[in-house]
Amino acid sequence: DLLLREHKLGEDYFTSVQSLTYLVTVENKLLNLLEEHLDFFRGIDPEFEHYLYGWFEEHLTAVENPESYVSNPITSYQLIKRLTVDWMDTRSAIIEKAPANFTDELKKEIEPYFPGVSDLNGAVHGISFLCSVYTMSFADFMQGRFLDRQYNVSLSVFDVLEMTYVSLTNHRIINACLMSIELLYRDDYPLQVLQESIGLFESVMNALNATGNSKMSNALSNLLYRKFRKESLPEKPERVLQNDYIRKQRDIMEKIQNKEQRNKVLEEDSKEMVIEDFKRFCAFCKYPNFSRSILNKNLSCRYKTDLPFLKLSPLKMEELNLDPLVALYHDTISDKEIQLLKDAAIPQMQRAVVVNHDKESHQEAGQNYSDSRISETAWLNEGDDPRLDVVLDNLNVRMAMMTSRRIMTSESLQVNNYGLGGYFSPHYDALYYSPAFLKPNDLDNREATIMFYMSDVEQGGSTVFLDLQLVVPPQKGAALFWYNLKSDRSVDMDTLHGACPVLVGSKWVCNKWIHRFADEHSSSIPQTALIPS
Ligand SMILES: O=C(O)CCC(=O)C(=O)O
Ligand SMILES: [Fe+2]
Repeated sequence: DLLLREHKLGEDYFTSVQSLTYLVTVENKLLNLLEEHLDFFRGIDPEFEHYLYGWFEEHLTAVENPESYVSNPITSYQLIKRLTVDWMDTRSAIIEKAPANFTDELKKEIEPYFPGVSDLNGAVHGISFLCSVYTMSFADFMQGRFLDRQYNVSLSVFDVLEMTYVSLTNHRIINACLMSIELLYRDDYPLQVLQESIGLFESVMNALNATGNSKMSNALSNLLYRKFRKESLPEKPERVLQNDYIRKQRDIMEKIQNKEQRNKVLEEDSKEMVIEDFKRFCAFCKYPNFSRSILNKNLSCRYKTDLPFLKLSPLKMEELNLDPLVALYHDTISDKEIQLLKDAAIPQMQRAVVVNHDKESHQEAGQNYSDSRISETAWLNEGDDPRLDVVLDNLNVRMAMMTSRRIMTSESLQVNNYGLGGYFSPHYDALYYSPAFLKPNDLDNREATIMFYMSDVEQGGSTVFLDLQLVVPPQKGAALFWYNLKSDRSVDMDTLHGACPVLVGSKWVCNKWIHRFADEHSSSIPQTALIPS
């Protein structure tokens, strides 16, 4: 019997790939229950039986490898859709006639674990977000073509109709329009499907007109007219191909390669700046080869051997930037250790929050859910489990060896798993970076960050340092180190960084935020760390 996790009211599944894998279990339970009563349903509706077989077949693909199934945004969305809108339709068709023991078990054991509307909204928004950050046309996306790779999955006409509806009801009207247009350019379905959805297209056109997009509305209406008259459609509008987005990103890339231009970009007012930052962030996510570390000949890779223990087991250090220092240490955590950390984290994972830096009222600065960070986190403390403690102790020693400094105060280890289109928009790890916050001797700020990559990511998910023009793709087992503060403990404003949206894969990282290093000499670092194996 498969275990269901505790599902708290209002909790979302789409915010981590780890949670999404639970939905495969939920679907499994539902299908098992339906199968138990198959004789009954067979008797009342042969069409339903046919539908059920199709569903079983798709579910078999999902159970083969649940994590990989939900690591792909298309199949992940389809799973959520099956358990929300599709299930609501099915349910209303059968629930009246269903036997009491079926209904009882359904309501008590299965439906409380179902995803909700916020999951469907989150999935659709995640997909639109992926398309815009990576400048993929929706036409390519729905056929399973993500950047240069073709996946053996695709969105059906009904999937896209639902996405259009969801986008419209969430006031993402341009997205709804782009999706509608792409539907019209498909010809793998009977015209009747469109005729039945005419109300949806009318609503999209009304919403476009109401928001001053009458040109797009007219274009959509024209295409619909031609489609219904079975006339051939004109070439797709440029906007739909999204070539203009790609061109804009290239322009920005050229600008920031050129120092004078870059300073001009930096001089713009702060609101523009935020948008500009985000565009630069997207450009680096899409074009990781623009990373400057690739060109910098002053950087080196070397064995770090400056402590006695490291003479036996050197750390493999790769410099990525010199001022401020950003270094990647390879093979710092083993697969076994990673598994232990994940096992300890999974039962405690909760949707990630961000610290709210409200300029007016620092006192009220709180923690909030935010669309700028789609992931789930857990904090791991010592003392809960002796096997975990061994790993945490060893990581602490290894981190001291990376820095050659003993760690005095730090936060617990934070484990993080990203969701569908999950990312973290550009931010500073240092907590107090606005001028009003700069206390000269603030010992409580996050002096340094060490982040362990606990997985590879098939596509997307790189860490980007915007001002250092540095892109770091996740590498399982490696640890990224950098200082957030300068030697006078002021925040190093060059450390602005973010995590690119995960396109395909499940991205796991864990963060250690070091507040203060000990003043003593490095010889006080314990020398008993186990070599990761
Ligand atoms: O996941 C990443 O690549 C970066 C995460 C990060 O910056 C953070 O958690 O503060
Ligand atoms: Fe960060």
